[in-house]
Amino acid sequence: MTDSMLELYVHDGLSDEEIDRQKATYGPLTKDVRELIQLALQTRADADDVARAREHLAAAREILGCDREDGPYGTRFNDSGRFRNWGNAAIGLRNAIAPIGELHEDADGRVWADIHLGPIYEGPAGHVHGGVSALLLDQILGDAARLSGHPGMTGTLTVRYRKRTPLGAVHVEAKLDRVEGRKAFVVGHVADAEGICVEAEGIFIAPVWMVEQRDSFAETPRPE
Ligand SMILES: CCCCCCCCCCCCCCCC(=O)SCCNC(=O)CCNC(=O)[C@H](O)C(C)(C)COP(=O)(O)OP(=O)(O)OC[C@H]1O[C@@H](n2cnc3c(N)ncnc32)[C@H](O)[C@@H]1OP(=O)(O)O
Repeated sequence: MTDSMLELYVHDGLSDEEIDRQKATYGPLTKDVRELIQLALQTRADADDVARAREHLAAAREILGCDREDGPYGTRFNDSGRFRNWGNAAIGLRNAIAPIGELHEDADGRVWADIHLGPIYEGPAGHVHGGVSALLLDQILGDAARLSGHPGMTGTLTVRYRKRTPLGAVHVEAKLDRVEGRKAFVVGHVADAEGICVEAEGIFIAPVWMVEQRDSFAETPRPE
């Protein structure tokens, strides 16, 4: 398990220019697909128009599928340390269902993101699915651990839903609390305009292979 996971951490040697080119090419595609996912939920088009749209989608699938990779994207690095986990379900640049866009880091180590959760993230009517809140927290707490120099896998994530989270604008933030050996303890929350909706504590544990990888980097890798 550990070895097969490590195989998905690939130093692929792409130039910075090539990474920028890929971002410019695939980022807008992801945005279009994200809008399409919401339209699949919200459209009132009649059966004929839906059939017509599906023909266009079939044509798009044919074009996009003619040259493709198999399997997960994994995590890729280049020589200048640029770090791409573009398939990540919470934040991946090429993942149309990933809700987190830009991640911010303050000088005091607080990591945060402002996110718009549209209707595709619904759980209770008009409100955010609890699993989506846990997804956001798992990611942002993990990022706070990683950006403070203590990357790890989620060992335990404790989530407390204090009040319902309305769909729409939410703020997610996290901060490293303390480190004990290979374990980083991180706290954070999801808030709406009225205050905290969901709070969490996470224990992120660096497996031995990750400690070895981490120590091979001069600086903490920054995802993009
Ligand atoms: C450049 C380098 C890489 C950079 C790049 C980084 C990428 C960073 C990921 C980014 C992406 C984020 C994405 C979101 C985060 C996921 O979604 S991660 C996915 C969900 N999590 C998992 O799948 C983890 C599955 N579990 C495991 O792999 C292993 O059980 C763990 C958690 C790594 C621990 O394994 P282990 O290292 O063998 O642990 P072990 O030696 O038994 O115990 C070590 C210590 O941890 C404690 N412990 C063990 N398990 C647990 C637990 N589940 N809960 C609490 N404590 C525990 C032990 O009691 C022990 O404590 P001490 O005795 O030292 O006080």
